Amino acid sequence: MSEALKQKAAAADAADVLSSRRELFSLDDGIYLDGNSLGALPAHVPARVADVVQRQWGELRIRSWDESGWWTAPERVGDRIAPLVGAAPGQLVVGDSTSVNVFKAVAAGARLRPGRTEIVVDATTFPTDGYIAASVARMTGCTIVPVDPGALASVLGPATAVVLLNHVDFRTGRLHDLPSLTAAIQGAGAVAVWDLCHSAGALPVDLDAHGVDLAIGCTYKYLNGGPGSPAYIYIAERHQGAFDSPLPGWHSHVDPFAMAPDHIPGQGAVRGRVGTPAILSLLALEAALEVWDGVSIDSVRAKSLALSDFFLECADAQVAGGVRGPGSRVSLLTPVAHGERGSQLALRCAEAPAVMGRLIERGVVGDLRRPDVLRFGFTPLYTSFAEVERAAAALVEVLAEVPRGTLA
Ligand SMILES: Cc1ncc(COP(=O)(O)O)c(C=O)c1O
Ligand SMILES: Nc1c(O)cccc1C(=O)C[C@H](N)C(=O)O
Repeated sequence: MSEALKQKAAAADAADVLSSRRELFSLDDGIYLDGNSLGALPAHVPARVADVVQRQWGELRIRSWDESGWWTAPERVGDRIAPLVGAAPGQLVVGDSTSVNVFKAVAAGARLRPGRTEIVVDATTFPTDGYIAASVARMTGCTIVPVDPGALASVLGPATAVVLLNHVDFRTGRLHDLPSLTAAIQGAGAVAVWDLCHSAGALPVDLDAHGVDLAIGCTYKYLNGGPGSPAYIYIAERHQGAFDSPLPGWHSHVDPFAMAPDHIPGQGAVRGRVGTPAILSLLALEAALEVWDGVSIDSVRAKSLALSDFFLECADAQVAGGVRGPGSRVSLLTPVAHGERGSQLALRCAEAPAVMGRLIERGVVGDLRRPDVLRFGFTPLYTSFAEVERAAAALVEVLAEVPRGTLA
């Protein structure tokens, strides 16, 4: 790789306002470009989890529901995530998996539009969203309408109850236009549900400003909550009174310890709760979120775009034919335009399994989406420009090493 690119990386790292955040993470000499699947471990989290286990659970035991704030943790952690997705307090609650929250949002969204019979889902959705939406459709007698988000207007109509869209496509890294799509959905009288898994913590979402109805997202990618950390649901304040959860567990009851036979929902985001939360994971997430203190999401977005632009520049300079030119072994699936790109790059390559295997052997960890997509995620809190330069150089070397037609 050219000396000029190394110097450019060094200058960009020196000017990076987020560079000191990296020290907050437990990392090694490898280059980790998979934080869009599982974020890295913030270094202070193990000691905090040990305290939760040893003191809160081990010593305080049942008293911790009050004294350690376990009971209110779902709303408290939701309020901690809220500024990262542009939401005022009181609209996010954390608990359960992303899949379960997709179910809550789509089913409750359909209940907000009785008499309507169609649930629209983006055709390239992450599979779990599609599976769950299809199940809601079977339960409610609705029909699933798959759509390319670019053609959404063509399927919206008086029958549309709910539209479930991914803000950033998990495979290609394409960013969908949340403001205009939300407006179109609402113009048809339907409920807009956004999956923020690949955008929260990577770019501004501005849920309140764009009037989103419902949203869900995981916390183990850019939010670094750890494997299986609980997901969140956003219920816009104006919908909370009518939000009729399909999973009205006792933690969403107005008075859970009344142990009453009938479910009377509490007021506010608490309606998104179900049953006992996974406290250890929830509190690990709460600790992990401290790495965001004082960070502006605009600076994260600016660095994310700069990192991915720089990767393309380095790869283009070295890969025969570039990653955008005709005849190249790799082709870019991610749109180049900033307004259409999330925080990952996806490269199509016939030998992707072999290429990613060799990259991982060299300590450059991205991931493979079968059969032929190489994904590289850029996590501005802990990825440096120097790493991006080295990762692109490793890709160039590996492509030179792996003959065409190599499958693994
Ligand atoms: C867009 C999207 N939705 C949902 C999920 C996963 O859902 P769950 O956390 O329930 O496994 C993922 C990633 O695994 C995802 O990328
Ligand atoms: N959620 C995951 C899991 O349980 C195991 C392995 C990977 C994941 C992921 O998050 C994958 C990720 N959502 C993707 O975009 O492919």
